Amino acid sequence: MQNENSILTTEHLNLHYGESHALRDVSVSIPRNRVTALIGPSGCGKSTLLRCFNRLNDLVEGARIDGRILFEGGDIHAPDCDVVDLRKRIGMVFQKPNPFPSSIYDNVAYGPRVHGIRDKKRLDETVRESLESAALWDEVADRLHGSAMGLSGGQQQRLCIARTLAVGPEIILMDEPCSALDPIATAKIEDLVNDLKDRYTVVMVTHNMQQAARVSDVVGFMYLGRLVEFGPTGRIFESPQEELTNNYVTGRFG
Ligand SMILES: Nc1ncnc2c1ncn2[C@@H]1O[C@H](COP(=O)(O)OP(=O)(O)OP(=O)(O)O)[C@@H](O)[C@H]1O
Repeated sequence: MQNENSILTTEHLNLHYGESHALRDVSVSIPRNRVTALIGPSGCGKSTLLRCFNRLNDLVEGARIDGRILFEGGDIHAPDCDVVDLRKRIGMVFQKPNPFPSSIYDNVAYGPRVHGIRDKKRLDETVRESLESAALWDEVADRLHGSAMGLSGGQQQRLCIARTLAVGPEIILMDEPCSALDPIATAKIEDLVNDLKDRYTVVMVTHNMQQAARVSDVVGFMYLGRLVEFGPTGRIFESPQEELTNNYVTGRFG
């Protein structure tokens, strides 16, 4: 059930890739303005679940979904759901930073331009605000028209976050956003995620349990396509209710 504090809800969600059953009866409510971390051993379905939230699995041949996903109460698979608008409202940041091979400015301005914004002043403002929100402005303000490919990996990932923010999303999905970054760049992204939750809802897949413990308010533990346990981060790590969760968070498998 969707309650007023949840922004996104799945009901009995199942996903098959051909014969392979990747998500099994997942029912979850993602809380608004919180950071939710999805954890679990490799192949348990974390990225698949994340990709369901903005219908990225539509692009995977052979992927079949049953069950419902409600975003602000509306069914994202309803015939009248505009997928372009859905992906504007639910943005995604990937594991490897993937800036376009163009300028820093054009990377951030890309989304607003696609959505019809042409006014230079408005674009300039959006680019600045998005880079500020992504904690990158101070590092790039003097080279906005330089190539994005000249940035460090951590800067590129913050640029990708700025690019996502530029179209005004409500939810930001992050699929292991720090796995290609060093500890200093990782710490910057974690600080940023903490700041973002004032204005956005964040759902993050992570392999790193310390990271989940540091940045998230809520944790979902997945195993073999099932959501085994979902609850406040402190409870999941300190007193999980399921033995499987306990085994995983105490490092007994995975
Ligand atoms: N495009 C695809 N086609 C077929 N099977 C897929 C596809 N993507 C994922 N799978 C399978 O679905 C299952 C769940 O994969 P998924 O990537 O969601 O897991 P994960 O928990 O995110 O794993 P990891 O932590 O290793 O990234 C795995 O068995 C995987 O092999």
